[in-house]
Amino acid sequence: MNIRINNLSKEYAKGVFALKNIDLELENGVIGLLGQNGAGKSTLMRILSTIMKPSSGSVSVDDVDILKNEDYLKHILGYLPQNFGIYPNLSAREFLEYIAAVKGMSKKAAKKRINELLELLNLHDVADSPLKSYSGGMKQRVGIAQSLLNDPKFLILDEPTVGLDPEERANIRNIISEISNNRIILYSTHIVTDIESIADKIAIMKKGSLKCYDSIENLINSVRGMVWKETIPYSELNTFRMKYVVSSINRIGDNVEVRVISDNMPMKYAVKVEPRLEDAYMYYCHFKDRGDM
Ligand SMILES: Nc1ncnc2c1ncn2[C@@H]1O[C@H](COP(=O)(O)OP(=O)(O)OP(=O)(O)O)[C@@H](O)[C@H]1O
Repeated sequence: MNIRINNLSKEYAKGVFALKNIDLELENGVIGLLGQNGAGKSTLMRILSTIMKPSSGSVSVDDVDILKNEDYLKHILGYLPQNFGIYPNLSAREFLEYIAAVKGMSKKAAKKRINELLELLNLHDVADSPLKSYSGGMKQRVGIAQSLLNDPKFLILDEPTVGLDPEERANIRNIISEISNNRIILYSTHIVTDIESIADKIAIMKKGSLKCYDSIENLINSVRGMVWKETIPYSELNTFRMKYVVSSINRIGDNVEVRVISDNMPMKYAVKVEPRLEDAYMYYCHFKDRGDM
């Protein structure tokens, strides 16, 4: 399957663009959509799920214009929105039966699929308990289960790990990895570690624009030679941050070890280090502000 996004823009109010001329081509695999708050990720996902109309541009799935043929998309789409609401008094099984009915699935097909999903998402033991007794991670897994009811070829997950502890985040990562064959999964997050081990490609958005779209390897290579490590007194950190793009810090007593993104040696004793995806993310989110290298 192939999804083509052409010149997509969304203007919420006059001159206020949440998306600006986005061009993106998605193919089977996990695509990590990274961007800070307000970058436009949810707006893009809402448009791709046809909940919202763009101001201009087009989206086609295998050459079918889905903005004009919403029914075509309905059969192949699974969507976990950011603020996914559940019914607290229903059990996971009842909730999934309800969503399956709304999606028009037959009772027999729904029953079989729900059992498969409860197993896959490790919810089998609690399937008949009310959702209000679930942890945040369990609720998110129910959200993922509802998005998978129709075995979608295109799955949109909008920040599925927000507010979850590291163990649940890892849980969800493993599940996504397991279901990633033969479908497009567009996974938005602002946490690099959530997607670096599972994404085939990464798109980085900033203020409504697409800053880059490439494999993790190519993104890391694109900042090779620009990542430095330096130890400075902790008291100088704020001044240092004003001057340089700091990708991470590690406090050691009164000092702090900083990772810096810079095309020149930032300080006399800085040493070049192997780049990581997080460095590339910082580069595309921040460094490009200063005169788009
Ligand atoms: N309904 C709306 N009306 C007006 N402006 C909006 C609306 N929804 C979003 N925006 C604005 O559009 C921009 C993009 O928002 P969006 O929610 O798409 O970003 P995001 O990357 O998903 O961020 P977050 O991670 O915080 O959800 C932001 O500046 C936001 O304030």
